[in-house]
Amino acid sequence: MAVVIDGKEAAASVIAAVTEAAGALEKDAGVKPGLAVVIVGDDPASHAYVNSKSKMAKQCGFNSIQHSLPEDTTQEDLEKLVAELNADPAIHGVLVQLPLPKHLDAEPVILSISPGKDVDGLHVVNAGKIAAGDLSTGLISCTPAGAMLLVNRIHGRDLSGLSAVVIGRSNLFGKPMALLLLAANATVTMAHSRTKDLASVCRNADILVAAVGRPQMVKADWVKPGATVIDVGINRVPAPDKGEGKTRLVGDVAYAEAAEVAGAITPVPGGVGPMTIAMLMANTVIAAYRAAGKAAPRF
Ligand SMILES: Nc1nc2c(c(=O)[nH]1)N[C@@H](CN(C=O)c1ccc(C(=O)N[C@@H](CCC(=O)O)C(=O)O)cc1)CN2
Repeated sequence: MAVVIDGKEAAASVIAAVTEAAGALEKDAGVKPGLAVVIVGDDPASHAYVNSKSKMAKQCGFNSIQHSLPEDTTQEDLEKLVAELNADPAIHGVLVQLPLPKHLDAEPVILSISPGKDVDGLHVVNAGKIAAGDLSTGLISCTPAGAMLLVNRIHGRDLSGLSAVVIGRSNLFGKPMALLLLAANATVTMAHSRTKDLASVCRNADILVAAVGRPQMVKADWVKPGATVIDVGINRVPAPDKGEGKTRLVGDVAYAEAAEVAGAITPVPGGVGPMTIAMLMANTVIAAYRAAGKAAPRF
């Protein structure tokens, strides 16, 4: 049976370190990290994530601000709000919750965030720094940064000699994750929906990372015995056993059967998910240290 990689516990230790770093910055430089979270529309899941972010920011000792905009917000108004937050010296991190309502284009909104305040790490300047192998002067996208910390818990920081397969090629996760694994010296393959014989590609992986958005797609016979499996999927599926209309959360990996083969595996829930919010707090405190002209902590 695989070791279960506990994302809640890992996230709690990041949050403890962030809280300590925030306290030290306020004491030494009189700067309280400030996080502004912007949400547009009424999507209940997005509101739940944003509320968790605002609550966690307060818990870390940050100045936490939430802007909830109506569904019919225009592109211009959203970008105007981002410009105001960019100019506000009390705000060190700006985040726009995704997805946006269909009439809005996320890309120009992300590009309108100052790269130094882009605590989601999605601006092309921050993405480009990772691509160039610079992991120390930009801000790294939260979910891949969190997934890497979980990989490091099993394998350490140097992945020399290990093969890694990332299934999924999104800008939000797959591409930055592959680059982080490469920067740690893993031999990386990016697989996706057009990959031929995906199962056999995955079976070569010492580290298998699934981010496909398809419930339980990765089966036990896709997993190399002893491999580390990182499941980034968050899929809500019907759970008739819990009652009519009830749902449960599952990942992109068929967890119970994959855990019989893997050496280590992240659960869903309680794996990569909690790391996303912890790394957002880490990026905010890093941005605040840099704005104060101080050397930023590493997490
Ligand atoms: N601007 C952004 N938008 C979105 C991001 C993001 O990183 N930046 N990621 C996702 C949603 N998300 C954060 O925003 C997020 C998703 C899931 C979790 C999490 O902790 N999941 C739990 C389960 C929660 C549940 O019960 O529903 C887990 O996996 O254990 C945190 C954050 C899309 N949008």
